[in-house]
Amino acid sequence: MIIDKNSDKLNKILNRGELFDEKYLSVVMDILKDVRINGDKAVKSYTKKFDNHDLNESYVIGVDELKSSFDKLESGLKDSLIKAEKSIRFYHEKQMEKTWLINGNNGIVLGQKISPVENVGIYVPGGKAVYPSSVLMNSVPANVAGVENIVMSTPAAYGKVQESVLAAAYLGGVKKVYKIGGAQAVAAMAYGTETVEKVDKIVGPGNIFVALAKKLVFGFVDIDMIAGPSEITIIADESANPQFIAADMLSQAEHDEMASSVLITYSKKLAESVNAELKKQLEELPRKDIAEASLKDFGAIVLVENLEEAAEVSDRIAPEHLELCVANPYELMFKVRNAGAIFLGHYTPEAVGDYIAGPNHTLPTGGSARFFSPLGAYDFLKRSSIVNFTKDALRECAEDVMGIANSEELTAHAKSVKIRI
Ligand SMILES: NC(=O)c1ccc[n+]([C@@H]2O[C@H](COP(=O)([O-])OP(=O)(O)OC[C@H]3O[C@@H](n4cnc5c(N)ncnc54)[C@H](O)[C@@H]3O)[C@@H](O)[C@H]2O)c1
Ligand SMILES: N[C@H](CO)Cc1c[nH]c[nH+]1
Ligand SMILES: [Zn+2]
Repeated sequence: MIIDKNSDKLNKILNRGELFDEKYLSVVMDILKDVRINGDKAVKSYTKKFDNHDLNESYVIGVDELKSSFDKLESGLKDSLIKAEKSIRFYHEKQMEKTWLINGNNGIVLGQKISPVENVGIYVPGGKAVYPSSVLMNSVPANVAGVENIVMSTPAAYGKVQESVLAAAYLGGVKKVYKIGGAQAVAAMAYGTETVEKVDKIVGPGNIFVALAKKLVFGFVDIDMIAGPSEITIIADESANPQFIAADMLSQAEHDEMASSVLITYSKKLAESVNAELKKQLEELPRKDIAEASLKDFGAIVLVENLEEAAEVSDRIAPEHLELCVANPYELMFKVRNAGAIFLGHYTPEAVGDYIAGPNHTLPTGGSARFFSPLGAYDFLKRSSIVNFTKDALRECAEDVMGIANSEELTAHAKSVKIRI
């Protein structure tokens, strides 16, 4: 596990996105094409193959059933989901954009009108774990933005979706849940089938099949980002607690064999303690097999010279989650650029961000935090430019418009101005 910044293992972690693309892209392309051509028939056959159930008329769950799941949910979990919903809503309300107009005294009004996307499909993963938290993280911001129609797709292993997932969907204002998962669910929401309605935008995290499917349907529909297998990078100095760090690395490793967990430190002593602690904590983990496979392929403890170098290596990884377990995290925060979410200090485990802190846990992976941002209310908003000229204002700029139009040999453009002044 302990490597230096030039090792092949780090290169493998850095190129993880491309590695996955090469391996799975053609499988996903085939699924998308099949669903596009054959609709429900293809969706049914992939559901049978991957999730082991026959889709029948009950594969669309309506609001009444969502409400009854919410009503039935045991009170402890229900209260926690209600609390989580509140803090996610509070945080995302701060992200709302407003329509603005500038009334110039030259007879020109300019502005930007904000409207919510009308139909949104949220993908909620459900292959290796159950994610009521992801339901809230995706539906609440859409709800805050004023999306009219929020539908959801989630896999139902052996035909059953967990009550907590359906209850969270009710809390987040979801109108309809389709019991389908993977690339076939993304394809169904992007192209539409006899049963699944075509949406305008697909958001939400998922495994490599889901992430690649979203990438490929972009253009037919909008997507939020590539939010694939989970990742954590931790920068730590000698003030850090090795037990905390190992626990946080395992918290992401347990998601998926393709998840990645990296510690970067200049302290050899800390590196060795974390390595020993990882082995120990791994033994106690119910999801040991998944976490062990993930650490083997995409886990590392990288030794560097100092915190500046740690920030450089972290920026190359551009992790989904970055923890700064150092004595002065605020100083280090300004030295890093690329990370989906940054967690500061020794008492901010990434897991608080997964569930309750408020910011979104749907975050860019595979190095795409170089250019993508967390899912936010802004992802569900569109902007339209607003322009209003008076006759005098038009006269004022007529020569410029006509000159440029004529230079482009677009004389009808020029005429549309000339006939008005
Ligand atoms: N980046 C984020 O914001 C974020 C948030 C939450 C979870 N995650 C990640 O989401 C993922 C969840 O994965 P999951 O597997 O639990 O659920 P999932 O719902 O994403 O995937 C399950 C689906 O994958 C498809 N599938 C499985 N094997 C296949 C194969 N061989 N060929 C084609 N399709 C296949 C099936 O259709 C199945 O329904 C994890 O990687 C986790 O780390 C990421
Ligand atoms: N860590 C995941 C994002 O990579 C989100 C999540 C949901 N539940 C637990 N974790
Ligand atoms: Zn997690």
